[in-house]
Amino acid sequence: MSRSKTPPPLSAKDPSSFAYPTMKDRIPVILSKIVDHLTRQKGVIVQEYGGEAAREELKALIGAISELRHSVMTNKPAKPLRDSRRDALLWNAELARQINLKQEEEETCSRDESEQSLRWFDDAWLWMECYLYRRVQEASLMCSLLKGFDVFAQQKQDAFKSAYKSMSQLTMYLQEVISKFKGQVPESEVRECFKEFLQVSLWGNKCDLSISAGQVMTHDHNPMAQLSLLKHRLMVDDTNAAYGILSKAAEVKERKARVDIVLDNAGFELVTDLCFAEFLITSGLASQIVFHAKSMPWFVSDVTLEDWDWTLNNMKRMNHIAISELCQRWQAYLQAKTWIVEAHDFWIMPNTYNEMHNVSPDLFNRLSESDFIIFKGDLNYRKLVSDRQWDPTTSFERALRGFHPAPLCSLRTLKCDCVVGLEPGQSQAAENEDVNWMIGGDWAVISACQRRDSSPPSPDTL
Ligand SMILES: O=P(O)(O)OC[C@@]1(O)O[C@H](CO)[C@@H](O)[C@@H]1O
Ligand SMILES: [Mn+2]
Repeated sequence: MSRSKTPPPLSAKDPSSFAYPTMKDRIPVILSKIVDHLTRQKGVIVQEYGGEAAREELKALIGAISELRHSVMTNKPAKPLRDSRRDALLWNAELARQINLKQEEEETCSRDESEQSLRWFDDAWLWMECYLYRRVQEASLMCSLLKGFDVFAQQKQDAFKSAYKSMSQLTMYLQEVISKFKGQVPESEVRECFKEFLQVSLWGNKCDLSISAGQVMTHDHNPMAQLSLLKHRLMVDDTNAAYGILSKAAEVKERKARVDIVLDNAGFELVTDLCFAEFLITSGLASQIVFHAKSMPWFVSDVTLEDWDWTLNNMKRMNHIAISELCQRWQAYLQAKTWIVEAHDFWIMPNTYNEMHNVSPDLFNRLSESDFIIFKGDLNYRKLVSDRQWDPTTSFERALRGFHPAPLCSLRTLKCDCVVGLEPGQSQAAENEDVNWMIGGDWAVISACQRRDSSPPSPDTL
């Protein structure tokens, strides 16, 4: 069977794509919120970061974010990064590579400067959006007192605090499960609990601040009770395949399986991921979990190593028995290396995952040691399937374009207009029920692929 040709990437040049309102409206709002936050917090920041000298830097930081916002809104060309962070050279080489590819595609040898660059509304949405968040970081990296300031920290912390009720219910339930698993548990019950915690982690992905442009979601529901109501919105459900991969690895490796979780958002989603990881250890489905966080603030709410520490420290201080007991348990896991948290720079590059083998072979090899990789969220899904406008009935494996470091699955609520692995007619049925089914975060997929290839993808997968 001939392989379907790889379609073009999503781009804001297509006004019918969610890329367009993202570039036109959502990103300017996200940047305005940063300026508003920095302006409102000026007194606190100046005091905390060194007085009058910080005031000048803060002014420059606000100016840089405002200039970036103007650049997006007036579709200016992408510029090389000016900061000296370790990834800047790789980013600028990647920018040059993309410009060359664009010129080859356009087969123009135009000497016109405007043709020798990438623009917000002309080029690949994924590339430009990653570049946007890296430019936000550049603004703080150009400072000295405010160097590396996390302009999204407040939003992530507010989101965490608003999720107390859901966290309380989820952790109390987890404590009950941990007690139950002290004794013998029938396999059917292991499978049922796996499904429950996997789906709580999946739906925890609805809480992402970049889609809501910073609006914090309310949490007044019991996460477990919600699962049955959400079942209808689960369009691809490879839970059984995922369970099969894991239970087989646990058996073959005599309960010494390693699971990698590529994290997405801080706040409640991180807590659901920690609870899911606890269940994997408690049930014996995994003996080690490697968590992959971001090495800089990313897409508003993605988890940085600082967010990880802040979350555990705040959970430990909560006056809540289940939460504080679990926190102590998790800190012991981190001490014993039962849990490891890492942050490779590849996760903050614009590359799609079929390029990982070439761009960051060390990370590809690290992931190849895993028995099962769980990718959380929409941005990871977009990078897994190269943010292409696939026919929705294209198989998930085809869309991976040769990315098979280990068996993997994606737990994703749909927040952008690319999806694969659907049955014929399924996208139309969803469209009839909810016109925003691809972008609202109310529909989801659990997509698994059990292939493992250590070789780089062959050209025909590209
Ligand atoms: O990875 P998450 O946090 O689930 O979602 C992030 C994201 O999907 O939200 C926006 C929706 O278009 C995009 O800018 C970005 O890809
Ligand atoms: Mn995210």
